[in-house]
Amino acid sequence: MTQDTTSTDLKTLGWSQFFTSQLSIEELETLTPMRLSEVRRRSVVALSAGLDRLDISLTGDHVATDMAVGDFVLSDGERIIRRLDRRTLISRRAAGVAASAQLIAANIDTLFITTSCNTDFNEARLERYLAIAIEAEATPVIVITKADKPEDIPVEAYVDRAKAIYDQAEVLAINAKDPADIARLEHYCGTGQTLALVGSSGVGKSTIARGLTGEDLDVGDIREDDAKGRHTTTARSMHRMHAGGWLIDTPGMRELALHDAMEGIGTLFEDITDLAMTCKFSDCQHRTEPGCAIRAAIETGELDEPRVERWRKLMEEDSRNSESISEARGRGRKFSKMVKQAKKVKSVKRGE
Ligand SMILES: Nc1nc2c(ncn2[C@@H]2O[C@H](COP(=O)(O)OP(=O)(O)OP(=O)(O)O)[C@@H](O)[C@H]2O)c(=O)[nH]1
Ligand SMILES: [Zn+2]
Repeated sequence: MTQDTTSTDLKTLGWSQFFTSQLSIEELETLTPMRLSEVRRRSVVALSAGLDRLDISLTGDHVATDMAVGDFVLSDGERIIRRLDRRTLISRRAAGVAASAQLIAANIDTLFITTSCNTDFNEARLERYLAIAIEAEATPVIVITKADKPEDIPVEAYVDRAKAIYDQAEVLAINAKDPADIARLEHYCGTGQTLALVGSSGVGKSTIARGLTGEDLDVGDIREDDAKGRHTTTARSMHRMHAGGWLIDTPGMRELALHDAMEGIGTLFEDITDLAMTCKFSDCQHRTEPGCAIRAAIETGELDEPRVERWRKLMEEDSRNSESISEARGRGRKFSKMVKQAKKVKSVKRGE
């Protein structure tokens, strides 16, 4: 295979100069770049430039918790030698007390933030997803479905509301069931591009995915029967789109919670963040403090008060969800100390 065809085929996989630049000459000559299309508990499925699928067991240095669908790895044909740095990463907080990030998808170029021309449309929800996309360094595109049957206000009014949230994001109103409208999304779905969809249940993510790939995607865990009995395997997660790119649809991708997105929130609400730095007190809560630049801007009409409230809520949500493991433990200790003290007070009162 000549170098030329290799790079062309790798481009199909989503490879770019960003990844080439991470390789040493020796790695370039001896190892094969592959992209992970499935991550299971103890193994992964990797796609080669020729789109052959290879099942690789995870051993030794590599564990599934460090691998995400969409990752690029270098393989010797049997094992993973190393994972390459990611261009973008979407993760979520794993459930449970021990706060840890669970990797959802890597190297996504575009995130379709999906809502509909009805009561699902909600500024706060869109801002949350925008902050996630900006934080992950993926390009956010707001896709408003059900433009064929808008409720309450005209389609254009929904589009204007979406544009007012973040002027950097493209906004597209579509009928997800109409192939001509699906074609309008294909600008983000061409060869080399990787896409993911987020949005609440029922907004049309499956419909869009079907339009772009021709497949009915199963995002949840699927149960399978085999000789050893029933077990759960994860559905295939990376799907080729008609336009040549890849759609990543992993469990956990569609409804993401916000965490560790301070930079994303900062970019989305840049005007508010900048202004907050000029408040008289550095720990200003922007409520009743004297010299509060945010309150002053609300008074003059420069800032929209509901938007400031949403910013405050997102910041609170982010810091709540971003609490580190040590903080969570510290909180546990603090709480048990409080309980002990309360018990002491009680027993003193009872004269014990
Ligand atoms: N008229 C119209 N119906 C749509 C449109 N998009 C989706 N629908 C319908 O809305 C319903 C829900 O669409 P889905 O694609 O299943 O929504 P989803 O976001 O995948 O939902 P979950 O799988 O629950 O997350 C289906 O009956 C679709 O046919 C649209 O643009 N116009
Ligand atoms: Zn203030």
